[in-house]
Amino acid sequence: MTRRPAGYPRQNRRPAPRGTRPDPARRLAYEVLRAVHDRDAYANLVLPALLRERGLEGRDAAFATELTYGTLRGQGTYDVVLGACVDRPLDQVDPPLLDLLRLGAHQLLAMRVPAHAAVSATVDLARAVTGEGRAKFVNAVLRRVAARDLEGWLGEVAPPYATDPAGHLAVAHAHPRWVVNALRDALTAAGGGSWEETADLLRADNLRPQVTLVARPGQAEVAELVGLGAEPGRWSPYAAVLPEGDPHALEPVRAGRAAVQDEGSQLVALALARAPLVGPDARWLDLCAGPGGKAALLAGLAPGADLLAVELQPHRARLVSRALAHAPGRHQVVVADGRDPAWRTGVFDRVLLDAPCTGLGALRRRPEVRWRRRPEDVPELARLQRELLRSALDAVRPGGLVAYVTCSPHLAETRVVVDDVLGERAGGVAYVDARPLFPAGMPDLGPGPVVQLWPHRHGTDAMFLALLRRVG
Ligand SMILES: C[S@@+](CC[C@H](N)C(=O)[O-])C[C@H]1O[C@@H](n2cnc3c(N)ncnc32)[C@H](O)[C@@H]1O
Repeated sequence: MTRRPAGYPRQNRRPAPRGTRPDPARRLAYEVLRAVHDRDAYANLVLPALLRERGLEGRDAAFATELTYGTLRGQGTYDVVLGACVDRPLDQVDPPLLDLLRLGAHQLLAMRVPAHAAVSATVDLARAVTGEGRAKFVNAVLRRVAARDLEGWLGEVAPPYATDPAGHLAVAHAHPRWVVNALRDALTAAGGGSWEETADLLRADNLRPQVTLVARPGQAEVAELVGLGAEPGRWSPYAAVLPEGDPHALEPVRAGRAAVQDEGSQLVALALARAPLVGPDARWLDLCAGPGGKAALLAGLAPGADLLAVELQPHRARLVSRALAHAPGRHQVVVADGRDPAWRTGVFDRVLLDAPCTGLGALRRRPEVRWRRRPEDVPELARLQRELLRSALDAVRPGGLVAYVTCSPHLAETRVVVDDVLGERAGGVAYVDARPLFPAGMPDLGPGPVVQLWPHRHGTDAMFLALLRRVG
């Protein structure tokens, strides 16, 4: 049995005696943070693998998960607080030491861990992973952090909301300032954009997302997932929400008949599949298919059509093949650059371009992305997105449909890309209003013709969809 971490609910809350071995949950969270910061790993991949490897289950696993994700989400806030408690610039603090301080700050400022337990357990961990001298430094800094609660610290270190709302929200809700501004611009284009709504979005980004499953059409039913403890999804007829537990413990998920897939991701694929089309409807293309979530859904929605799934990265193409393994209909996976067609032009009836993007719409599930991305990534991605969109429009037949999708709401990756490429085609491509293709009663879809979904409005990732018809 694993030892329960200090400060964990319903446990012995006495501070760990000096020299005690660090508890396994905190040590695991620390190792995930190191992997994220040292080798650009994704927490949502490393954490479950380490939990399995160490045999951490139940409350210990929940504690390690909250510690890891909470620390990654709150990093921007904690760094500003730590900056006020450390006698040198934070970029001069050794990265492992900084991760220990962030873990301690999260326990002190955002978890119900008593201060003495948060400090002593983090100092134990520091002693084990960095040595006695540095453990003393961690102890001294965390005692300074413990002097105020989060609200007290925000009053001290965040710019005043009245004079610098973006700066205030950036510190209070732990998003880089450039991301706060980009999200606000995108909300404005979607018919909102007050600072209050921006704050709602930032708050929603920091909530633990529900695990949403897709019952892959032709392979599983929502009712089957409901029978296994899930609840029907809010919007997609194929979605089910798992309130607790490991989705991979469910047989339909292990068998690939169901999968983890955000409802927003399901809805954009459904919109493309449902859009009215005149003429043949037999050839579908997914131009950026890896790891295959939308390809598997499309295959199930179009059992009568041939689906060609294209992916640049061989290892991701293998994931697409796995996702499509038991899907109905005819499908083929090819490793290719979507900008360099290995197919005839003008022959596809429906094309999905789910373009590589910053991922700023999926911060609930990948909290570290906000710190990893830089504003200078955006123009480079936007160039690739334009090239792929030109290729998608070349691939579709006259009258056929292209769905341009991103899991980022950043305007430079969404509307600007589409408007620019449409401008080049001088009337050869037209927008289709995508709003009627979303579930009846789904609110706040914006002024159209594109649809931007939002975590705080719809409970989905911030997926963007522009539906286009080739007219010439
Ligand atoms: C947003 S993801 C697609 C997600 C996928 N549609 C799903 O639902 O599972 C974008 C994918 O595009 C791939 N990609 C990037 N550049 C590409 C290119 N030039 N041609 C084809 N695929 C590319 C990436 O490797 C990545 O797997």
